[in-house]
Amino acid sequence: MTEQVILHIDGVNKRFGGLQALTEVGIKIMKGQIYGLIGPNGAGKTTFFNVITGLYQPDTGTFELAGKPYSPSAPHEVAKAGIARTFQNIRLFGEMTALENVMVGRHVRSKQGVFGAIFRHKAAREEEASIRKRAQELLDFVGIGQFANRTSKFLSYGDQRRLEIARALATDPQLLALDEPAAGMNATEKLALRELLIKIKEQGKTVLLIEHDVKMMMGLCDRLMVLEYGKPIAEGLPAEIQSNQAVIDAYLGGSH
Ligand SMILES: Nc1ncnc2c1ncn2[C@@H]1O[C@H](COP(=O)(O)OP(=O)(O)OP(=O)(O)O)[C@@H](O)[C@H]1O
Repeated sequence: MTEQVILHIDGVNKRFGGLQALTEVGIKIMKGQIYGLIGPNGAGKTTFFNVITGLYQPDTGTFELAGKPYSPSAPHEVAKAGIARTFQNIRLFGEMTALENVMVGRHVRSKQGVFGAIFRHKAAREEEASIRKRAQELLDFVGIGQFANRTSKFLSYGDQRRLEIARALATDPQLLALDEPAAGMNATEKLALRELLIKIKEQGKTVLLIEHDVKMMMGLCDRLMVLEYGKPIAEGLPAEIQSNQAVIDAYLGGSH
């Protein structure tokens, strides 16, 4: 079986005024991989993530998802192309229930969109029922099915993070991009998150994540890229990254 390239990005440069935040950054992620992006504070991880997902405009770069060029010109273009993302800070609709939050993600994907579903035509009602069913399945999948009708702001922190992942999965993305999903989690929540990410991978999904917990990343990722001062300094298997002198120096440098 030949491996399929899901995300292929080349030659990204990004400048903020006088600061060269990214220099010739590229990435290649194969289908079914959990791919990690690590590096010291200020290395450019979030900037690269924001470029990939259409939040920041790059100065240069080529972008392909599952073999097709995509435009990173706006977040909705990237979502349409098939990348779903979460953010460092939780961005749920706090007053909506868990189920409704996931249904929003599903509506975005559906042919009729949110507005189509608002019109109470028979087809729309049937679609609504199927969206509801799929949303419940996703909540079950991420392990919070029992909280479907709970207002999302009343969920625990770890469960809100899970809900965000369920909502991102609702769009059936080619790539799930998670920005520090374990931030603020305790050890038990981190362990549960790790299990969930492995379950997502087992379903054939492809995941890109930024995470500060390097130990967790080494045990979880198939491959990793390390950024320092906006440049890739290493790329490879966890064992290769762990023994790479440039990476060790970057983390021990402490000046970042
Ligand atoms: N919108 C912006 N305007 C100006 N400078 C920015 C902007 N966003 C990021 N930067 C700068 O770009 C550099 C890279 O920042 P970035 O947040 O991408 O790093 P990071 O690796 O994600 O860091 P952290 O691990 O601390 O989240 C930093 O010097 C930062 O100050």
